[in-house]
Amino acid sequence: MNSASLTLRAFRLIVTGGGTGGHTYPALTAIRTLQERLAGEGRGLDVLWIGTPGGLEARVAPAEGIPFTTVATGKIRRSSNPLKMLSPANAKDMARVPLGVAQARKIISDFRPDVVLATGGYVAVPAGLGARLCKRPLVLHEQTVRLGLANRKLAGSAAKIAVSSESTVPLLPESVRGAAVVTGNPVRAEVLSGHPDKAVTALGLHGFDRRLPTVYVTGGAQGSQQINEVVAGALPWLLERANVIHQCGPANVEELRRRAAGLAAEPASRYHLAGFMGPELPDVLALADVVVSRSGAGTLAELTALGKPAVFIPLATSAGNEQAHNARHLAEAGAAVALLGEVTAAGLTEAVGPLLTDPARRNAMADRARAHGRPDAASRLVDVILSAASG
Ligand SMILES: CC(=O)N[C@H]1[C@@H](OP(=O)(O)OP(=O)(O)OC[C@H]2O[C@@H](n3ccc(=O)[nH]c3=O)[C@H](O)[C@@H]2O)O[C@H](CO)[C@@H](O)[C@@H]1O
Repeated sequence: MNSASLTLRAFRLIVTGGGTGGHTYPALTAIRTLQERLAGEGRGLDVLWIGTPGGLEARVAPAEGIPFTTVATGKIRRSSNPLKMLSPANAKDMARVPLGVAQARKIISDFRPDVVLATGGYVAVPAGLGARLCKRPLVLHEQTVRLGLANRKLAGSAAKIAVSSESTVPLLPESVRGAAVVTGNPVRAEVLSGHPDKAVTALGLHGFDRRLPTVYVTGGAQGSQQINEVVAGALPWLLERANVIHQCGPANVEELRRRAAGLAAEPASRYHLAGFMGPELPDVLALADVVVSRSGAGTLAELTALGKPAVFIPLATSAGNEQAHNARHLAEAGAAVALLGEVTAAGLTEAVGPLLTDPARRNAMADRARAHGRPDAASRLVDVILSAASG
């Protein structure tokens, strides 16, 4: 083989991770960015995604034309009570992991990837262990400050551990710290290039009053019962001052529509309910003046890259109270407002009110949020993938 054919050989990547958006979208963004980088060098990318049949990745990968396969995996139901962690359901699921490892090993040895990239979620464990058995370089990407369960299991086998924040490095076991590289959390390029008018057309927001600010409420892919409850309580107050787009989770649309049925026609025309935001998400974010949201790492990366004033209502049960930590971190920098503990409709209106009435305050918060954004995270993660392949 001469050197020209060597440089033109397609790069082979296996990606594994998913379950939620927080693990799925960084993987997707890494694939797209690597593909672009390689194309610029006249080189192709052969990629295969190992996921779970029920995770978001099972919809996202095929929709993007990315070859997709699944392996058996075990979901661990977390509990503060160690005895509950030993539940029959957990034991049964954990027994599936060895089968998943065997399946992943076969897939990886057949595919012969240059690198395996794991972005977290249950499926990353068998696939990451398969990479080690096949002696392929394993790159982990961690979105949150503390390593998630899957990445903790895999850290000792990783060639590189890409992390989203400097504050993660000292929290890593000393034995793996040398493998850490701070990249940030990749954000899909389209999320950063939305247009407000397109949101109005796509969602039919013709009753919105464009002289008023727009609030975008989001509870994550499944929606959040807690946020839905608080926003439903504050809705009449909010609609006197703003247009509201409320992403409430596919299963909750009917109930919230019933609850909003009592609104007068005029405020009701400034309220838009949606189960899930698909391709219109970037335009909705572009239209939003204030965001009310969970504080998952993916959403945070997006809102800071865009520079959006936000009121966070963290998921209290997130592992290690991670979402509360995320929200507090930005609030301390004046880059967001964090509502911790019990949240009421009155608490929400108190937090949102000053942002609705004072554009200068919104702008100042937006600037501080932007200072925490890392728009180059995808490119840095691609650097790590390429260096792991050559190392
Ligand atoms: C319950 C749970 O375990 N949450 C974790 C999960 O977050 P989870 O995946 O729930 O939330 P994230 O904020 O990380 O990501 C959500 C992603 O879905 C997108 N989106 C959301 C709603 C919608 O309608 N359309 C849409 O596209 C968002 O823009 C974002 O890209 O992984 C994150 C990253 O490891 C962690 O920080 C979270 O603590």
